[in-house]
Amino acid sequence: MIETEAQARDWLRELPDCDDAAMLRLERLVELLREENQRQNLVSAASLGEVWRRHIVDSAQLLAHVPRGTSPWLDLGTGAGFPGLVIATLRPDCEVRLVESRKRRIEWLERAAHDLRLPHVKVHGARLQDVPSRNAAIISARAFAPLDRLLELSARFSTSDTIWLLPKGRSAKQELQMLRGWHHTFHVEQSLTDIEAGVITGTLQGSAKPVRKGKAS
Ligand SMILES: C[S@@+](CC[C@H](N)C(=O)[O-])C[C@H]1O[C@@H](n2cnc3c(N)ncnc32)[C@H](O)[C@@H]1O
Repeated sequence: MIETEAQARDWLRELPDCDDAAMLRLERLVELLREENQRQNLVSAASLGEVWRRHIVDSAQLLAHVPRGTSPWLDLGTGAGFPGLVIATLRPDCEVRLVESRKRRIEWLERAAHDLRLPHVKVHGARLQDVPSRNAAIISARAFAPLDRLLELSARFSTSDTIWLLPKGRSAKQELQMLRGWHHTFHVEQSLTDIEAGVITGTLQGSAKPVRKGKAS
């Protein structure tokens, strides 16, 4: 379990995806986030004190479940940049599509991707409900919507091969147990950043019920 900022940075340096250039990009992302957080409330001030563990590693740990070269990656409700911007920072050749509906957060994501020189990042500045369907190889979402609602909103971007990566914090097991009406291979992986948290991962084979339209949150 990663408990300190020093452990978080050491863990990142051991990642196959984290060469010197990637580490510099991550340092820059953290610097930009600290600056932007003074202008808008992207993450809590308390979590900024543990930004490497709480946000960077919490995002980067998802890469362990995705073979290199898998693309495109769709991140839903990216907000401050997690996990999508961290993924793009560590795998700059991967096409990463970030979906975010709030104007100031869209502008932040566009500015950060430009500053970090990540040409394969595409920011979809819109409600997810209004984003045109296109198959994704990976779908991630952290703190976006309850699992059932999340699937209703985003199953249309998934094929039976799409890898879903859903950091769900301490509710992971319960949300998965409560899930009804979907054919899937989901299971919960232990989070590296919180002993009580989990990441729901697996594939979605389809729905056994009609899919509703509506708001994410
Ligand atoms: C709680 S924040 C989480 C942000 C980020 N994923 C993280 O873990 O730090 C949820 C984000 O989803 C965005 N959001 C909510 N509903 C959305 C929708 N229907 N379409 C696109 N973005 C949405 C919000 O604007 C917000 O930035």
